[in-house]
Amino acid sequence: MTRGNDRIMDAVTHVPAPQNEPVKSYAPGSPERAALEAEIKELGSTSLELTMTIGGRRRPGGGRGIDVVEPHNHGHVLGRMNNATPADAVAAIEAAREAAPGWRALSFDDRAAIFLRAADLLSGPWRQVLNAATVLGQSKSPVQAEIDAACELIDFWRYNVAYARQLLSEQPGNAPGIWNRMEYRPLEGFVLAITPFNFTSIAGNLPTAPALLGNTVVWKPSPTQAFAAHFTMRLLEEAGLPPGVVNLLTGDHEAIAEAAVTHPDLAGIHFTGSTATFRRLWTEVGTNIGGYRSYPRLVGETGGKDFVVAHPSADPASLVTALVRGAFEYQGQKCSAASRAYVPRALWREIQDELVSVTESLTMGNVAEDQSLFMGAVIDERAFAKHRAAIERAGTDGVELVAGGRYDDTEGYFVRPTILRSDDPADEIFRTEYFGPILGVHVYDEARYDDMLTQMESVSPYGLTGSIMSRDRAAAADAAARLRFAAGNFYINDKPTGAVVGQQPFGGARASGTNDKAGSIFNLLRWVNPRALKETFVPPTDHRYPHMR
Ligand SMILES: NC(=O)c1ccc[n+]([C@@H]2O[C@H](COP(=O)([O-])OP(=O)(O)OC[C@H]3O[C@@H](n4cnc5c(N)ncnc54)[C@H](O)[C@@H]3O)[C@@H](O)[C@H]2O)c1
Ligand SMILES: N[C@@H](CCC=O)C(=O)O
Repeated sequence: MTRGNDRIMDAVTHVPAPQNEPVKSYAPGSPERAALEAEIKELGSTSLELTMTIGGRRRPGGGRGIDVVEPHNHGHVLGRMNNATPADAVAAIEAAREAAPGWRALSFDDRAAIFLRAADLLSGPWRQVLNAATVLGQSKSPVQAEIDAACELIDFWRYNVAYARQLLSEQPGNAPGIWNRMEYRPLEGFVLAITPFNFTSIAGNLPTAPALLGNTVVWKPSPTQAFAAHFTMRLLEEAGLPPGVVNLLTGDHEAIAEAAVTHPDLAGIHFTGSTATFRRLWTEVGTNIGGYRSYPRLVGETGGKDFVVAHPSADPASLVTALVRGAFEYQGQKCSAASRAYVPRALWREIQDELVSVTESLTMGNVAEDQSLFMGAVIDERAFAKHRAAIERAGTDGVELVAGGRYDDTEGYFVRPTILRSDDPADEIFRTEYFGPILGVHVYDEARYDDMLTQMESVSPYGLTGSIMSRDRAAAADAAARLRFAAGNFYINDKPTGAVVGQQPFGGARASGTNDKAGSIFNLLRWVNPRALKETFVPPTDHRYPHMR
């Protein structure tokens, strides 16, 4: 790797201006659909050894074996991995430590070029590899895979470079005879990236955003996203990421909790996942706070109970589409998914039949075999059991089943898109994150619109996404103001999912996270350790001030 004193370029460069990667359609007969089908066939027909990557070397974890299966066809094993042990975690931290001096000595442009190349590789020859891995391993339909594994990850890599350049350009002012500079050092120590199952792009962004700014990283993907994570690591290697900059640990979390979270060199945790896991990590860090070299940065984007509020003026057709797409795309397993809706009585009478009919018509099945399906299976047995329990409440506690309600785990973890209704706006269906295809509906009296808005604002502990559907401008403005702290991403006349990097920086507060807005300058700020330099051109030579003379 290049050392700092070997740099060859002294220039203030411009980075390429990012643009959002266009989403391909996957319509029947399209070349992308044929390419994806071929890649799914290829990746689905081999059972891979999903190794760790530590210091650029691939080897199996030292712990128990775990099968990685297709959620829609759980009898089919895509790959096998072993849990990382505490000794594996220590080896990954050591590899990150060894790689750090060379990586941070590389110029920003050289580091940025690696991620820009990764973005171009993903936009071209690697596109269907990551898409196919995401279809197979996470049960996404082709378009859901495309907006995640291809477009959002490409956008993260390209926009992060532009935002990082903007951050590095942020410089202080100068008094006469003085030159002040701000240097953006990486953190001292390693960053631990712990990533969720549901987005290949989030899994790829969490280790690479800190790396772009000169940090070295230990990355622990979710076991149920291990298949696509494996290919993301290979893609980064092909893009030229030097060994040890990102070190991939396989398996679940025991080794991480035992060896990495309490390590003195832990400089930060870049987490996305459930609120409970992030709180546990925060507690472990707090308990160990005297044991670190620095105060670890804790960045966590977590759960949600995302809402759609329909004002009496809402357009019925747009409302039905926002609810169906918002609640059921990717089986409701987006942190942004609509999982509670508030609909006025007259409008409910108008849309109920259509909403039920569209919901019942949604196609579901083996998304790797049939590219036309709307949805696949939920991620695993644990998720399936949780959704089944929520659905089985229907008919009790005043919860009415409006649509769906069927489930079957014979071949895959299939849960039909389900709508539950309750007249009690404090019911569990309006407070608990199920993270699946279950939408809770509360039908309110138009005369009680204000009360409804006040109650729903804080009935759940979360604050991630939400939307107001209204053709009345004043009502939309009023809801935006009154729900100001209820969502970090707020939508007017749209579903609450589908934030695009560079357009709707994503994240929420309250129990939904630290709201550092993934894929924005705010997130990148957390991975730098600024140093202010002051240079005095002609230093004083007399210690006395004028009043002393
Ligand atoms: N706010 C956001 O931007 C966002 C985005 C995606 C997902 N999410 C949230 O993620 C959740 C779903 O993802 P998930 O099921 O993968 O979450 P999860 O919390 O179960 O797992 C996330 C990661 O943490 C690891 N983990 C679990 N327990 C751990 C422990 N004790 N110590 C260390 N690591 C541990 C897992 O192995 C995985 O890698 C939902 O709550 C969803 O809302 C939030
Ligand atoms: N960009 C995605 C992020 C979802 C997270 O799970 C969305 O806004 O739906």
